Amino acid sequence: MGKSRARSHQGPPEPLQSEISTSSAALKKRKAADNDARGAKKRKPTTATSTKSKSVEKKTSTSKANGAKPAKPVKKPVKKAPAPVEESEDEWADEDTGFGSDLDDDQDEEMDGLELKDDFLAGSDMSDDDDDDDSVVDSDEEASKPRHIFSEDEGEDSDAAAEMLTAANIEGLSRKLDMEQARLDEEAEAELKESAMQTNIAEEKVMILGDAGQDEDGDTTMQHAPPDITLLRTRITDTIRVLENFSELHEEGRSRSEYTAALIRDICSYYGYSPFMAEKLYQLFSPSEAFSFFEANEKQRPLVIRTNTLKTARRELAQALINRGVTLEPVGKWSKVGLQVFEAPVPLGATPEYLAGHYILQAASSFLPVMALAPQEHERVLDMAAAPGGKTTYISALMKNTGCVFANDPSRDRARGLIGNIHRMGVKNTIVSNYDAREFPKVIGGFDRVLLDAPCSGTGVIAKDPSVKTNKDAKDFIILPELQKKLLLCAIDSVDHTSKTGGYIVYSTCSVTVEENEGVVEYALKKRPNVKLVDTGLTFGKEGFTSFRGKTFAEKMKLTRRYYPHMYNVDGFYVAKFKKIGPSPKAAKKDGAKKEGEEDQEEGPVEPEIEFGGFDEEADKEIMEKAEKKAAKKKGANLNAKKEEKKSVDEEKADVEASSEAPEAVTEAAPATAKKAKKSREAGKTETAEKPAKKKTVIAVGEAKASAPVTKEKKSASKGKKAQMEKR
Ligand SMILES: C[S@@+](CC[C@H](N)C(=O)[O-])C[C@H]1O[C@@H](n2cnc3c(N)ncnc32)[C@H](O)[C@@H]1O
Repeated sequence: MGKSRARSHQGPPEPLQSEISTSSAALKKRKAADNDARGAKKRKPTTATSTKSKSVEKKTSTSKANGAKPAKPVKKPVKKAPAPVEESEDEWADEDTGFGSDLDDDQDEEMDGLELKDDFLAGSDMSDDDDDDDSVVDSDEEASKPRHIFSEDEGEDSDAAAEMLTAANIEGLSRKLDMEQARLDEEAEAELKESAMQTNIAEEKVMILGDAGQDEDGDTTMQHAPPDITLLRTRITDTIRVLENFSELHEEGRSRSEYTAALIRDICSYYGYSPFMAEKLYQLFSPSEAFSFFEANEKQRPLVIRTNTLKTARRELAQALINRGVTLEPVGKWSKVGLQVFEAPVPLGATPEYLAGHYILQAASSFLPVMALAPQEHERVLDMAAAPGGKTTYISALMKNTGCVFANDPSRDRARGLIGNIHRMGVKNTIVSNYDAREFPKVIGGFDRVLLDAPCSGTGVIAKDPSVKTNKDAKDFIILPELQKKLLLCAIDSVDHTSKTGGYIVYSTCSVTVEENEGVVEYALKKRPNVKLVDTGLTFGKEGFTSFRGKTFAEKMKLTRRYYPHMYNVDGFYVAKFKKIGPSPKAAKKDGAKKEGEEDQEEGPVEPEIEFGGFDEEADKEIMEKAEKKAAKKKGANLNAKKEEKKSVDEEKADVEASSEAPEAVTEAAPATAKKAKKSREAGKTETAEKPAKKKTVIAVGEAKASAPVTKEKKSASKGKKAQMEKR
């Protein structure tokens, strides 16, 4: 486990200080406040080079961006996230962000963190009902009010065994932290001395742009290349200081855009972004917040596991892992199933508990869309882009393996991982399919809830996949939103607006760009007036933009939620929740006539009047009855076979007994009965043996009982797909 990850508590990293100072004293203070930077090695300026794209959903990576050292955020009045409602227990008092404090801040806080562990293990109640969340109500009326999905009742009497385990856990962590602290202190001292020697810039007006010349395009250029990385960093913070107090601090004759251009160039050099990506991400924030964001992307997010409540309870899992030397604690009061891992002497992807499906490695932010979806028992849920299944398996766990989850992903390779997770975690209510989700609802529709965790650029997970810094360009932010818009319309059209318990759609991405988030949601609101945005039920997270760089979005966009690594120490994420309030429009006009100002977007399939394969209770009932009869018949055949076999064995026994009286009879009688037994066994086998699987467009997993009538349209729509599947 990477150092920064291991030591990083699930909480907001320290943001940028408003008085950015370059004096050695201030630098010293800054360094003392940031443990993450202390052990870091000096980094070299980087240039934007293209690297091979990695999957944004891959498991945790320990690689650091271009060998970058985790840089030091400068202090600013700490912005706290809104406190989750209904948090009253003392042991969680330092978690007013909902994610806990930063373990790295100082030793005291480390000890606070340890006390949390103690309280958690001694007093938590992690019964099978952990996932019951009565406070989440998906009614229209309540949708407009914030709901308290983070309240959790974990208070119960301590038990001695848990305390002992906790003590062992604390001791191990303390020792390790002490040793690391000493080493970091030593390194910090050395780095401070070096920086003090190099830092010699005035406290007040700083000459950042200096005698900047012009390049051949007429852009202002730095006169000198940064002499070294410390000064480059200093210049970044100084430029931010000027931009945040421009009237007082800017140099005569220099414009804001000159400073901004210089800053973006420095960001590219220091963090290794392409100019396009640096600018795109910079635009989302104020200069100081952008700095915090870029800094946070240099640091791994905390390692989190999600308890599989289908198989165990969180406390049991925690104890089992502590017994293996793992140091951990609950991820925060907002989740009943997450555990943050600080140290693990064993590979977490290979413990007996992992192999038995008691947990899954899952980023904390990835819990959020499922919590917003709030699937209910016995519902029919579609997970449109499901692989590798972190969210699917969470959905099934919340539904307690009831109802039916359609887990779809067009990537066959990724679907393997999905199926693996489904089996490992004991999920039995899921059917895996392999469609391009733009084929829904023609494949099947009429769902109570749909989750669209859309394919995206991954700008929220740069810490995991630094290739995003350089491998995206302008066309990606046209192509991806186009796909996302189509998928979202299909998600909406796949929901049954008359669902008694649901009628909800959750759209999420692990990207922070507006094009992939508010832009997509706004488009869907325009194209589908039969949906409205509702509260996500997530009581933390920044509100979605209602305007951005001259574009205005629906006021209700405030109900959507943005998550940033620098704010909550989670992957960047976006979550929007819709309620479907009426049927989707009938087939869109096919004449291609476009209204003035209408975007040149192809619409996703609309909800044709029951042309798609919606759920049909009656047809389902019939099919289920047939299946049950078949199963009963199979059982009967087995029973008959067993009866036959037993009869043969009894006869054999009788023969043997008889043979003790007449030994010469054995040789004849035994083969005869054995033959009989074999024959009856074979008969049983033949009857119970599985018939060759029929050609299917779905890969059935588990024991989910769901079916859909195959309509003419469905047949033709999926013909090509079927052929593909058959080949496979
Ligand atoms: C962000 S990942 C999903 C992660 C998944 N929800 C989880 O929690 O494990 C996006 C997924 O979208 C899938 N995808 C890409 N294009 C798609 C399409 N046209 N229809 C459906 N899924 C698509 C990708 O294969 C990828 O697995």
